[in-house]
Amino acid sequence: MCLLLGAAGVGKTLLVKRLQKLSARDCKGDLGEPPPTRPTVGTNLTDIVAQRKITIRELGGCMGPIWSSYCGNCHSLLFMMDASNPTQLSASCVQLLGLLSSEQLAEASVLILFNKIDLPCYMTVEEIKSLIRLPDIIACAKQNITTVEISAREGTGLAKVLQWLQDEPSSR
Ligand SMILES: Nc1nc2c(ncn2[C@@H]2O[C@H](COP(=O)(O)OP(=O)(O)OP(=O)(O)O)[C@@H](O)[C@H]2O)c(=O)[nH]1
Ligand SMILES: [Mg+2]
Repeated sequence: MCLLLGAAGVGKTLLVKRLQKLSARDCKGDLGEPPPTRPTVGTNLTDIVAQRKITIRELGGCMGPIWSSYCGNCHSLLFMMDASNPTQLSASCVQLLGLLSSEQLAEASVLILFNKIDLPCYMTVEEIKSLIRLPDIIACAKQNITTVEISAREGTGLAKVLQWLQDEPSSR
């Protein structure tokens, strides 16, 4: 089981829908128009079947205060940030630090997704890294942390996310 967390509206539900489409046999790489999404109130379980089945549990951003109660049997974590929203970044960083220091996620592999890079105002990963001091966070964390820039809307970087999930045995 892989946990997908991040603040409200960062694009978690769209990502899951896009990954599901991308991994479908008849996709041929054309994702088409982005499907509509609604804010997730509660939790959203999705199976992605590619080379093997991967179950992703998205928790709505509005569930932030109780995310930790779902960390129990999760061994991989997708944490999403909105690269086009600098005002949300510090709050997201605090949430990320909380998760990384949780005992339950000490063994987890972590992929940090910087989403919405299709928007003209997006911050590059280098800008975000220096703003939230990501190299320090990664150096101090117990987990193995990888980062990727994506656009769930346009499909940019999604093949890398799928590959990470495939290569990550604990997301089973
Ligand atoms: N431009 C752009 N918009 C995006 C992208 N990803 C998601 N969105 C839009 O952002 C809005 C929120 O997306 P959701 O996937 O519902 O966000 P969420 O993280 O699931 O939100 P909660 O369920 O409330 O926690 C929707 O209008 C999406 O179409 C992206 O990469 N680029
Ligand atoms: Mg959602």
